[in-house]
Amino acid sequence: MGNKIVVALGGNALGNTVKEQLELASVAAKSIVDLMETGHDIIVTHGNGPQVGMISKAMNYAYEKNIIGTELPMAESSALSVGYIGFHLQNAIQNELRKRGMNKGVASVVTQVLVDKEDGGFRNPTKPIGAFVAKEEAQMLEKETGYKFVEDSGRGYRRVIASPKPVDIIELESIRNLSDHSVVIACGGGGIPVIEENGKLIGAEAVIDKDLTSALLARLIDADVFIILTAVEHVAINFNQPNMKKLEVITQKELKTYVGEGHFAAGSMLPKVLAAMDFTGSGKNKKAIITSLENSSRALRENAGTIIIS
Ligand SMILES: Nc1ncnc2c1ncn2[C@@H]1O[C@H](COP(=O)(O)OP(=O)(O)O)[C@@H](O)[C@H]1O
Ligand SMILES: NC(=O)OP(=O)(O)O
Repeated sequence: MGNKIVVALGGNALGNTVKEQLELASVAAKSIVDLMETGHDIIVTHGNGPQVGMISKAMNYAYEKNIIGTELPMAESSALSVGYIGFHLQNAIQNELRKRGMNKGVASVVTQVLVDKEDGGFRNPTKPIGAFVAKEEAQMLEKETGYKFVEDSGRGYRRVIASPKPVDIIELESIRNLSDHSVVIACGGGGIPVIEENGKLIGAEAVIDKDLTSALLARLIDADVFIILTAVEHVAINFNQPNMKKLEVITQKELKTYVGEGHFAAGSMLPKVLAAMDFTGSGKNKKAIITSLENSSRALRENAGTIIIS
């Protein structure tokens, strides 16, 4: 039983096709095994925005065209995405371990995450999922499907759906026990959202932000380090502006000021920054890192990327 690191992989950092995802999973696997070699127990979490959007769109199209006989609710779409991504990560990490002559188990835990059925997120969709489309296509799709679209960080328009906050991780003890012996992939897609009704857990029509769930997991499991891997090496203020400035080592308090000034986009960088602050605020000597997939083990060894300290 060692000290624990929770590593969160962005859904967008895993590409858009099977081939891209396999290749990027093998890049992630190298970083994950490098991190293992620092002597920590590793728990990998991951996003599913592009993947759950693709699955939901394909299944609903197939249902409308009578190709399949059932609609697929969002909780079940998330479950499919988690199996798809979990398989690629297990496969890539296991192959990387074998290449280095290391022997360790790698296992995925399909994770249910409790949300509050009264959470305001159910009434105000904010979570971008699926592919990026041009404005005209977004307007057409809004009319055709009734989905809501928003602009996402200068990269195009995406469908948005409800994203309530994570309250509790149902499989927490299983994840904790498994992580003493194996690399664990858990809380995929932010976990499958479930609400509680009359003592029963029921899948909800939402996608939870994986950065917020990962921070909750890192807190509950008492991790030392929480690493969020995404497509950019640094968090920036004045993002995409001529006066953009990369953030390096920064205290939680300084970061809070920048949050107040509106430097981080909702649905993309803001949840990562809030998740990092949530974790570093949970105890002394907690460190959160936001950086790119390629940079992760360097970030831990050399303070590269954006490092948030208590
Ligand atoms: N202030 C900022 N600093 C850096 N990146 C930002 C900022 N605001 C928005 N972004 C965008 O947020 C993206 C990361 O969010 P997203 O793609 O949703 O994450 P994920 O990797 O979890 O899928 C970056 O690639 C960048 O385009
Ligand atoms: N569920 C989730 O937060 O996915 P992304 O990381 O892909 O946005």
